[in-house]
Amino acid sequence: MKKDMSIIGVPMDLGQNRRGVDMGPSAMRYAGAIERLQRLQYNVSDLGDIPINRPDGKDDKRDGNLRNLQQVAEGNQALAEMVDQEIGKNRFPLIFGGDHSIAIGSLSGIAKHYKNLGVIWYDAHGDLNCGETSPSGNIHGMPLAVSLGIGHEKLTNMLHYQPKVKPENIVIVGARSLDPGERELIREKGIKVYTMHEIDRIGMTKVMQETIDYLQERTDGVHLSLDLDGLDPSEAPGVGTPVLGGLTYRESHLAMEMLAEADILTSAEFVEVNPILDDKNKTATVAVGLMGSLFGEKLK
Ligand SMILES: NC(=[NH2+])NCCC[C@H](N)C(=O)O
Ligand SMILES: [Mn+2]
Ligand SMILES: [Mn+2]
Repeated sequence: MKKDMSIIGVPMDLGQNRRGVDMGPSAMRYAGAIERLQRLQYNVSDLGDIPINRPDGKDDKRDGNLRNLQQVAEGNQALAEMVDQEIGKNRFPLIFGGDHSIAIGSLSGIAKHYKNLGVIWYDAHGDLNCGETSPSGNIHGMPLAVSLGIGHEKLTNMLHYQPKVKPENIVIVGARSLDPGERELIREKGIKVYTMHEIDRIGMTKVMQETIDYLQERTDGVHLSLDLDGLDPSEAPGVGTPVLGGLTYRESHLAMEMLAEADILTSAEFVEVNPILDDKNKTATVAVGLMGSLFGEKLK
């Protein structure tokens, strides 16, 4: 993995309706993220946080069932530009959320640099909704669809190109809560999904080995988008949309270690850490531990 790394915080909480997830970047820094990566010999530069404008209070699903569309689009635009610039300097972007809507900006900035970007979506959810299919109007349930070019054009056309990602270059891991419209899209586009059912059946080792082999043969870069709600809420309670029956701490570390060993990642983000809903910063601490494994910590 690239040894020059840029950390970008995105204190975004407007893609959903539980306050507190905007403090995710601080919580992960407080849990020692920067020091941990520096100890692993990364040359880390912490670029601080992207400014997020507050909504005008009227909100607001004015724009086709998309809550806070304007501010979510603006924040993501700034993030996209920053990510694009850091990759241009040949640095590995590591992004701290914020709710999962920030993947719209990350992927816009990243995918410009790859013909065939692969994406690992580690999540309880598919985040494949659009205004028409979303049960909530929350944009954090939409970023993966947006990256495929599905959704409001203020989001899909960020940095003036689309789609960002091809459906066959996506692997979803940990899914256990998919809305009807999302299931349909998965079927229609043939997106590869490992639900908890498959993970229980074949085990995390095989799931990650298949994921790595699959992406290695078809992509020229891989982004990891890790939503902490992919883990079980007993181990990662500080998330806004917890779903029972999730991935364990151990399975998650195994997944990170296998990714480190395969050395296929070119960017990553950790999202949905909400310290207000957490238990003594446990979820941010878990996130930072996972970063340790992902970036090469070993016991021997
Ligand atoms: N990034 C997340 N936590 N997404 C949760 C999305 C939940 C639900 N599918 C929705 O569209 O509202
Ligand atoms: Mn989720
Ligand atoms: Mn998500």
